[in-house]
Amino acid sequence: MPQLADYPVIATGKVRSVHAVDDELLLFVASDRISAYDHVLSTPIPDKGRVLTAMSVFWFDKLADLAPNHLVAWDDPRIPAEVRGRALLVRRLDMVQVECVARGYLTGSGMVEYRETGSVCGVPLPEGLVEASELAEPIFTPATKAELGAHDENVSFAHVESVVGGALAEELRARTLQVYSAAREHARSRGVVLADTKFEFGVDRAGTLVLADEVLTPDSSRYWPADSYQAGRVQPSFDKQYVRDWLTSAESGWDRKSDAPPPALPAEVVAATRARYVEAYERITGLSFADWPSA
Ligand SMILES: C[C@H](c1ccccc1)n1cc(-c2ncnc(N)c2C#N)cn1
Repeated sequence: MPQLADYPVIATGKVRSVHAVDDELLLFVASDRISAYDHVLSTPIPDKGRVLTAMSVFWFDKLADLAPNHLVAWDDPRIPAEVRGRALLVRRLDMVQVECVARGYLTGSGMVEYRETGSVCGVPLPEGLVEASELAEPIFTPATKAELGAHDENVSFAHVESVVGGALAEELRARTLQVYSAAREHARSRGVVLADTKFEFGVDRAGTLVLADEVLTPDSSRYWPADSYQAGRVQPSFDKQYVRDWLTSAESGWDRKSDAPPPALPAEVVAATRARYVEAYERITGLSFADWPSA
């Protein structure tokens, strides 16, 4: 049985990494680390990596007719036992260097840009929109990947065309909006608002556009509880609100405006957050997390 150390790291992020298995295959690994307020917290959330991996697998399968994806296997002898359930065997692609974001609601960096310019990524929006307003149609708001730790930078469609060419830019936009719309409809039927999401695509040797990375996880998307949705205020995050509320409460003793790293999370916040990840998975998929493989 292989060890994770046998597979050289080819990319690392705040909470995930990609390792080389052979010329054709990579291992995409999700950790139990959680980030909040642009800090990776010192306290892991048990099973977060497994829940997010299980969610990607669900969505890859559900959306396979709309978009080919890079998934090869999630339970395979080439996957080291130590990461079983939170690692995916995927095929190596030529990654497109554009963060493909779809937004059905106005929040985050989109809201900041709208307040300043009345548009997002050069897409003009109606006047009078407020925090968390639902958009009449979802919009493609691409970004260029920032260095580790910095925020991605929103760019225009024309910029994407200049980077990848007109045809591929159009295909990225069309596929991003199509997959987001299908996922959003399914999530809404399960009582969850999929406000926005970020896709990463690659191109295979046949020149086919392939959905890569993680897809439609709470780390790559904003999920809000539908029953508390109300435009005009910042919505509670389905999965991270307990962490955010504790970190900004007097009890944590932390000042998020300081450079101090956030304190460790209390056990009850960890347990409640783990439960929210499992709840998100079970509500979205209708499956039991207990059936998902583990180390
Ligand atoms: C941006 C992302 C990343 C992930 C995790 C941590 C830091 C960066 N990444 C994806 C690949 C990649 N390369 C070739 N083929 C693929 N199928 C994939 C995937 N997924 C390399 N890096």
